[in-house]
Amino acid sequence: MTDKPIIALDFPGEEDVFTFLEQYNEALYVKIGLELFLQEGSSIIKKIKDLGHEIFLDLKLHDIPNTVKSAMRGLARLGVDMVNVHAAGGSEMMKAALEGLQEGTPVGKKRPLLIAVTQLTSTTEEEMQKEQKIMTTLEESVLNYALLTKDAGLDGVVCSVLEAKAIEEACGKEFLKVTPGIRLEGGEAHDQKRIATPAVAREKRSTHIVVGRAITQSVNTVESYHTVLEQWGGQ
Ligand SMILES: O=c1ccn([C@@H]2O[C@H](COP(=O)(O)O)[C@@H](O)[C@H]2O)c(=O)[nH]1
Repeated sequence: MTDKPIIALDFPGEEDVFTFLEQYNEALYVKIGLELFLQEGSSIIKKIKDLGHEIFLDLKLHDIPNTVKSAMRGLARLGVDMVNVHAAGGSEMMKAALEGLQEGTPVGKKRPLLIAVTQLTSTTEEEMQKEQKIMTTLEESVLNYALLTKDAGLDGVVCSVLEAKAIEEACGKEFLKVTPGIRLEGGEAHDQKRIATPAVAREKRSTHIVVGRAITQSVNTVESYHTVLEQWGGQ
């Protein structure tokens, strides 16, 4: 388990990001997603790193193996702590992603952790069956992707809290279960379908929680962060 919740910096640009970050007097673990990365490019990574924060770069790559491998080779040089792909890209693609990361990591530096998205936390079982034509339970589909991911040699998966315990049983304690879809008690779900509180995430064996709007759109973001941190049991 990682003690810091990962804050999703889903902001339109760096001005909002630094206004948000300057409220904190502590080192954070933050997530940069497509919105911010496409707007600001890779330069924002160094600026956030220079402030002492850890970074999960959430680009969810999904393409043919050769393309993903080359992209990962480049991402490895950015100095981020964690990156990801979609497990639906398949074993060959995931292995290629890992090779690219290993090749691109500068000598003497730690390779970024590599995890794979199973079923997005905004997906319900009904949608999965109707639209993706996967005729199993959602948990079985997530477990299938988790096992493929583990066999491909990756460090863990993105899943919801609801599947974390089953993944721990199938893939072991060391295998990362990074869980978005986190809400404080009574908080609005927005577009998320498989949600849980930080306390339940801890109980159900998530190793990391990802929290966006419950912190970034709250009235007092620092207070909300500390409420999440306390419920999650971190320091
Ligand atoms: O399955 C997934 C994969 C990634 N995410 C990302 O996590 C955050 C969650 O934001 P909230 O505001 O806390 O809902 C967001 O950046 C997503 O892109 C996810 O939610 N589910």
